[in-house]
Order: sequence, then C-alpha cells, then structure tokens
Amino acid sequence: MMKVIEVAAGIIVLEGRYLIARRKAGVHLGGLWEFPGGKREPGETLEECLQRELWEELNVRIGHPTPFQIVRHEYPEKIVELHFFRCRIEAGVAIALDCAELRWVYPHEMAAFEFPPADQPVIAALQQGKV
Ligand SMILES: Nc1nc2c([nH]c(=O)n2[C@H]2C[C@H](O)[C@@H](COP(=O)(O)OP(=O)(O)OP(=O)(O)O)O2)c(=O)[nH]1
Ligand SMILES: [Mg+2]
Repeated sequence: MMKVIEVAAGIIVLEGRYLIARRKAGVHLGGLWEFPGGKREPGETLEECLQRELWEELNVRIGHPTPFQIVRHEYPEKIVELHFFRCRIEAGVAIALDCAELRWVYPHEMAAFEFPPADQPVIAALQQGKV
C-alpha cells in the first residue's frame, strides 16, 4: 500500500482576495497554480509545517492558521492528504521565493487558472462564499 504524504497548504486571505502560487516547471504538477505549502517533516505539526513552508516559499510570517478542509487525493504516482488552513500574513510581503509566480485573486477569478484536481473542493467552497 502506498504511503500517504501529508501536506499543509495556506488559504491566505487579504481583503477578499487569496494568494495563489504557480508551481515551478519540472516538479510534480509543475506549472499548475496552487495554495502555497508543502510536505510535513518528521516532528512537525501541520501548523508548524505551514508556517515553515510559507516562510520558505513566500518569505512571510503568518498568524494562527485555522483548519478549513482536508482533502485526500490519489495521483497515479502518489497519494496526498492536503490540510488546507485559512490564515493571514502577519509580517512581510509575499514574494515568489520558491514558486514561479504569485497572484492575489478573488474566488470567481480562480476558474481562469489551472489548479490540481485535488484543489477543486476548496475552490468550490471559496466560490460559494464559505470561510
Ligand atoms: N502546496 C500544495 N500542494 C498541493 C496542492 N494541491 C496538490 O495536489 N498538491 C500536491 C502537490 C505535491 O505533490 C504535494 C505538495 O508538495 P510540495 O511539492 O508543495 O512540497 P514541498 O513544498 O515540501 O516541496 P519539496 O521540498 O518536496 O520540493 O501536494 C496545493 O494546493 N498546494
Ligand atoms: Mg510546496
């Protein structure tokens, strides 16, 4: 049985818009847009993982993350369990440190960006105004 990879991803909100990041070319799901985050390391909580990943990928510190949705998805090459957290930037200005591109978008604009299939339930929830 394939191991499940735990991932923490940030639904970062500012005045109704959300921060989305484009994955670099050549990585798993390269070129697609996502909610920034990454894999949990041993000894970390998911919240600690999210704080570390957003520092590494965006150069920002976030306030306390609030659980939003958990999505398990089986890709042909791996199974991921995505833990989405809602959060706000507490310090710093987001820059694309470890991603190809960043955008702040309203939920209705997300249809114009290609996200991984695992993200569809989260996008649908945001478009339905769920917080
Ligand atoms: N961060 C993030 N990952 C997602 C999303 N949707 C989705 O299917 N994934 C998948 C892609 C990857 O297989 C996995 C997350 O891994 P990652 O590549 O971000 O991991 P990481 O930042 O720790 O990167 P690395 O050190 O392994 O290179 O989850 C999403 O919205 N955000
Ligand atoms: Mg990542």
